[in-house]
Amino acid sequence: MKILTAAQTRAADSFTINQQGIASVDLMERAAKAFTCWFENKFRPDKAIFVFCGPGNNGGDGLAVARLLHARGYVVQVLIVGDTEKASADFRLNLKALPQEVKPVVVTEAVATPTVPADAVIVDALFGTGLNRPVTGLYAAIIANINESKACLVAIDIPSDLYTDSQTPAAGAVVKAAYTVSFELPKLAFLLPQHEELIGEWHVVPIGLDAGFIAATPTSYHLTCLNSAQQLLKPRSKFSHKGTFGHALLVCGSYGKMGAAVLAAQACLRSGVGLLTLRAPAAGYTVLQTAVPEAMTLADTNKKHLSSLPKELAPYTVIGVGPGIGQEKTTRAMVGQLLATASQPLVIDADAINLIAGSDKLKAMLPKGKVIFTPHPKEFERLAGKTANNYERLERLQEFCREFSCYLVLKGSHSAVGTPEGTIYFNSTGNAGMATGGTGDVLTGIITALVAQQYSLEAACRLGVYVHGLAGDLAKAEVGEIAMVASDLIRYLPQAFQKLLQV
Ligand SMILES: NC(=O)C1=CN([C@@H]2O[C@H](COP(=O)(O)OP(=O)(O)OC[C@H]3O[C@@H](n4cnc5c(N)ncnc54)[C@H](O)[C@@H]3O)[C@@H](O)[C@H]2O)[C@@H](O)CC1
Ligand SMILES: [K+]
Repeated sequence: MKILTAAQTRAADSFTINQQGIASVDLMERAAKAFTCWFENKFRPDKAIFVFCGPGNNGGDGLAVARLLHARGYVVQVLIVGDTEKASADFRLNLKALPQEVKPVVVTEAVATPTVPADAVIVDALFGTGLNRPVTGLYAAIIANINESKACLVAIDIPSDLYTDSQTPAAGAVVKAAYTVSFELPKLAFLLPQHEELIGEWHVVPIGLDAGFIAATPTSYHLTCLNSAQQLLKPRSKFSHKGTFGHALLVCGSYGKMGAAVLAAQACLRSGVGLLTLRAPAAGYTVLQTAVPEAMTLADTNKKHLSSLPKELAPYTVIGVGPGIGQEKTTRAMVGQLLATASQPLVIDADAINLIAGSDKLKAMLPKGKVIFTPHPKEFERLAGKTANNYERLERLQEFCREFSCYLVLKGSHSAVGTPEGTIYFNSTGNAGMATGGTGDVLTGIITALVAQQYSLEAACRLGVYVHGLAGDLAKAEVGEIAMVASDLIRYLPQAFQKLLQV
């Protein structure tokens, strides 16, 4: 699914209006109907509804929603903030269309806003994508009032005063929505951790924007949804054998962190790899042979930390390195040896990222077009530098992937996959239960297995994060978010892959 800017969405709206021969107010009606349909499924008609409308088309949506909810038996109070003389044409049409029973109140000063009961619902239709400067004065005061209310807050399209595509100036006040219901496509702002408190739970409802126009509109940002993950997954051929699915080498573990190696190895095996060899310090030999009998283990001569690679690297289709390896000097030397000698794709995680981040010499040795990094935000910061906000971080991600011709999975809610071309694919699965030790090791195992099976590096990253999050979502249904541990994800990998195979 594409993510478009506010300007591109406006262009899609106009194109659709022309192409389908409808008036812009008809498209607004579609949007209002789609919102109302979502709303009816969420809130019963015994809830009092307060709709706050601004002067633009977002306010017009609010008026149309108020009319539709009134017709469905909700008690609706409309509050218009600002000067209706300056309102948009579609706003005015919808103001006229309000039934007499819904008497809108024009709010000219913040003190005049009614007290909204705690069990009511506020619909925020103050501003949408047309916001072009930080709000001040009356609007800022109204937003402060709305945010203080205990009522449930539902934003139409986007919480008022949040910028759609760029950093919202600190000076502005932003509505803190519990739910945001947007039209046709998600917005970039929804996918950024810094906006969690403002956006709440977001939903996208279709309004029939022209699919051809959207397909032809260029964008760097995409969201990987079930449909695209299903298309990425390759079913197995009847005549395949274990050689078809590659031989992965996982270089992992250190004394006290052998669990990371076990998790990565089990996840790799549960993600369809043909053969798996583990390279771990000697202290891990018995642990790994016992915990992961399906894998072969080649012990390092060093007891506690990795110090060297297996003699032959040629048999391996892909090498994953990092889970639990620590940052000993001998291990840094081993990572250098890997970068200098490996010709196959590399999946680089955890302390292998930290070791490379701390050494310009190692960075300079990174092979082009063959590396996948899987950092969490702190590791990314060490690797690519600090940034002031999530928008800057996305730019840095694009720059880094271009500079090193690499793929990078920036882990988090809506993990972002960066490609050497500067495209970013956000993920749509996963939950807060996955914020626990070891889930990153599981991801490394999954992505390594997919690369072993000849998925392109881009497909391995996108499918890997999707299936990892899906396993987390399936585990959540059984164990919840609080009690979830990384091995729960491995238990649910089979069901996650099965779900992707269902048409
Ligand atoms: N264009 C279309 O056909 C459709 C638009 N839709 C709705 O229309 C919205 C966009 O409408 P608009 O482009 O009219 O924009 P908005 O409704 O977001 O607001 C624009 C108005 O607010 C004023 N404004 C902007 N920033 C301000 C500030 N900081 N303080 C005070 N006033 C400010 C502008 O001068 C303009 O009058 C979308 O978010 C969506 O809700 C939907 O109805 C779907 C169809
Ligand atoms: K809004």
